[in-house]
Amino acid sequence: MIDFQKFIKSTTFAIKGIGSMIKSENNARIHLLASVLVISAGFYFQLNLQEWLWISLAITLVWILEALNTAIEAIIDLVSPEFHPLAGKAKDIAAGAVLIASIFALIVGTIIFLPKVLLL
Ligand SMILES: Nc1ncnc2c1ncn2[C@@H]1O[C@H](COP(=O)(O)OP(=O)(O)OP(=O)(O)O)[C@@H](O)[C@H]1O
Repeated sequence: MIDFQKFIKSTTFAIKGIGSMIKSENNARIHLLASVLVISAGFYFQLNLQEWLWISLAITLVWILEALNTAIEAIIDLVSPEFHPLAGKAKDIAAGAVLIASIFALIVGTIIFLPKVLLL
C-alpha cells in the first residue's frame, strides 16, 4: 500500500535539503540567480515549446549536479575532515560534473538567446 504521509514527509526533507544547499552554497545561489534571469529572459523573448524544453533541461541538469556535488562534499567532510588526496580528487571530480553541466547550459543559452539578442 502507498503511504502518502511518508511520501509527504520525504518530500519535506527533500525541500529542506534544497533550502540548506541554497543557504550554504555560494554556487547554488549563483545558479538560483542565473535560473531566475534565464526564465525571465525566456518569457521576455517568448520562447517556443522546444526552446523551453532545452532551457528546462539545462537548468535542471545544473541543479541536479550541484545538489549531488554538495552532498558528496558533505560526505567527504564527514568521513575525511583531514587532508587526503582521494578526498580532494573526489571533490574536484564532483565539481567537474557541475562544470560540465554549466558549460552545456551556457551552450544551450547561447544558441537560443544570441540570435534573439542580435535581432533587438
Ligand atoms: N579533505 C580534503 N583533502 C584534500 N583536499 C581537499 C579536502 N577538502 C577539500 N580539498 C580540496 O580543496 C578544494 C576546496 O574544497 P572545499 O571543501 O572548500 O570545496 P569547494 O569546491 O570550494 O566547495 P564549496 O562549494 O563549499 O565552496 C577541493 O576542491 C579539494 O581540491
